[in-house]
Amino acid sequence: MGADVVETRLIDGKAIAAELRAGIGRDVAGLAAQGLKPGLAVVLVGEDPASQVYVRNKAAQTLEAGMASFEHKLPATTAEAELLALVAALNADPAVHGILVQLPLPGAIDATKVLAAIDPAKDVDGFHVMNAGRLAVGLEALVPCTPLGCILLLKRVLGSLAGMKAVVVGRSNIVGKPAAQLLLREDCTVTIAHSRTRDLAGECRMADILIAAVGRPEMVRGDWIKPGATVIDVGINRVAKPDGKTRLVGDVAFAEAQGIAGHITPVPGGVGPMTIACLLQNTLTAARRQARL
Ligand SMILES: NC(=O)C1=CN([C@@H]2O[C@H](COP(=O)(O)OP(=O)(O)OC[C@H]3O[C@@H](n4cnc5c(N)ncnc54)[C@H](OP(=O)(O)O)[C@@H]3O)[C@@H](O)[C@H]2O)C=CC1
Ligand SMILES: Nc1nc(=O)c2c([nH]1)NC[C@@H]1CN(c3ccc(C(=O)N[C@@H](CCC(=O)O)C(=O)O)cc3)C=[N+]21
Repeated sequence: MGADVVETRLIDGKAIAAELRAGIGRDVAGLAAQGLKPGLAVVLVGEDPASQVYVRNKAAQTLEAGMASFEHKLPATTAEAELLALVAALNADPAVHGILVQLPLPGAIDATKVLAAIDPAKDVDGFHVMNAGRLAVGLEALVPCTPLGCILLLKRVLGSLAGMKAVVVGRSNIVGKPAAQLLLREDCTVTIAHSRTRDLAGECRMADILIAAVGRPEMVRGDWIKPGATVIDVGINRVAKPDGKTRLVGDVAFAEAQGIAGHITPVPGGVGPMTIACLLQNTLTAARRQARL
């Protein structure tokens, strides 16, 4: 075996998320004495089966943490004006401290308009321009849950991230871009790669920290990974198995990464559960700020 062969360690997002939720539950219990019960409203438009699973998981974990959960399921035919009216009602509801409108929205609805209508103080997804801008200029903001979860996992494994070379593959507003902002805030040297990047494999090979948020099953191959690197796989891709059933795979060829990556998140059980834990954390933060605690 070559000198580069390492023992790859799994980053147990599921267990770390459960720990986080337990701590959030304790904080929520403490707030009850002050008469505050954080509330999260989740709005689902249409019947995307994957979204239904996430929404169900979110509601169950919200209740388990001692928070109030408000679920609004609207038909795929809902008019934009109707959705905007619901957002306005949630903005005005003092029992609702966090609002999440599940994406993607049906094509007839302008998602940008809907996200802009959410009160930035209740924008627990961190997708509002106000929060994205505040993050970019280094002000206190509600930070998107998935990238926040990635950073928490990285700090668990690596401690300080300062001076490390980080490569983020993907530049979406919900994962790639905010992930890059957070890595910069942790003093990493950050590269954002995307579909027009020249020599993507070569860019990835330079990364001490590699975040894959592409949405292409197992696109990142084992030989794209620098030996010993920490790999965070955000991708959630449902692929067909030979028996006709489906399974989830990430954006990284997990089996090939064994013996090369230093640490890697599995799919499922990696970033996904952290996303929900961070959503609860953001709801708690939003509730405290709204109550001026
Ligand atoms: N675990 C979790 O909690 C979450 C998981 N996800 C998952 O993460 C993945 C990414 O989600 P999201 O950011 O919303 O996806 P988007 O489709 O919005 O963005 C994908 C990004 O990947 C880039 N890309 C696409 N193809 C290639 C390629 N061949 N080479 C290099 N870059 C490429 C695109 O580049 P370009 O901009 O040039 O088109 C784009 O920037 C999905 O699998 C999604 O399901 C998402 C949210 C939460
Ligand atoms: N406004 C909005 N905010 C989001 O945060 C948002 C969204 N829209 N649309 C869809 C994506 C996707 N997403 C996930 C959340 C949890 C898991 C999750 O819990 N995954 C588990 C189980 C996955 C399974 O079994 O299906 C895991 O990876 O272990 C995955 C994906 C949030 N998203």
